[in-house]
Order: sequence, then structure tokens, then C-alpha cells
Amino acid sequence: MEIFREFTFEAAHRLPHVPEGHKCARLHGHSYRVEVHVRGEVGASSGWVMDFGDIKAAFRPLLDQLDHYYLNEVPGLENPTSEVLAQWIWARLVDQLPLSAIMVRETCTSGAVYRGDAS
Ligand SMILES: Nc1nc2c(c(=O)[nH]1)N=C([C@H](O)[C@H](O)COP(=O)(O)OP(=O)(O)OP(=O)(O)O)CN2
Ligand SMILES: [Zn+2]
Repeated sequence: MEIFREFTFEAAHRLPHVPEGHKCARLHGHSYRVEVHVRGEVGASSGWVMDFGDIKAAFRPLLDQLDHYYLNEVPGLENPTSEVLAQWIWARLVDQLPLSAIMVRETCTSGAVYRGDAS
């Protein structure tokens, strides 16, 4: 069984390695949406894989580093694409949660999913 908890935060960024003239080289912001997916057995007594509250607690320190910040200044997010952000979140949660995926949405129509492999 896979469950997920969604989080939202506001942040600014710019993409430093895009071609000259690309709109994303300019400072701009997004209302980011992050889904943290975890996988496990459904407990016979609990009826759940884990408490959504435990996912929320694990994500809280990351939210404190991201919400209303300029992402380029956060260590590890100097090139804050959706892909880099998904990997950054994964690396900070993988020792605490049985992760199956991290989804990052920059906009309603674009984002990235990281499942912990190289691809
Ligand atoms: N593979 C990626 N491509 C782009 C990323 C990214 O993180 N990974 N990021 C951006 C920009 O951050 C941009 O702000 C968001 O992209 P885009 O989908 O182009 O957003 P728009 O809202 O501007 O889309 P429109 O529908 O064209 O208005 C760019 N690419
Ligand atoms: Zn952007």
C-alpha cells in the first residue's frame, strides 16, 4: 500500500543555468506543492501504513527551510529545478520514512517525481 501527504509552500527562485533570455533566469516565485509518498503494509490493528501525522512531523524541518525563502540560497538548491528539489527532499527524508516517491509541482501543470533511483 502506498499513502501520501501533500504539503504546500511559497518560495522564490531563479534558474542560473538556463539559456540566455530564458524567462526562468529571472527571479520569480511559485506556490510549490510537494507530495511525500510512503509504502508499507497496512497494520492489522491500526488499519494504516503509518500516521499521516508522522509524515507531517518528518517534513516540518524541511518546510522551515523552504517556506518563504529564496531557494537558490538554501544549501544544495543553488540550481533549484523541480528535479533537484525532489532529490533534495528525498535525501533528507529517506532515513526517516519508507519513501516510495517525492512529487514536486512548481505550477498546476509542471513538476517532477523522484523515486530514489538514478532516473
Ligand atoms: N525540467 C524542468 N523544466 C523547467 C523547470 C524545472 O524545474 N524543470 N522550471 C521552470 C521554471 O521554474 C518555470 O517557472 C516553470 O515552468 P513552466 O511550466 O514553463 O511554467 P509557466 O507557468 O511559465 O508555464 P506556461 O504555461 O507557459 O505559462 C521551467 N522549466
Ligand atoms: Zn520557476
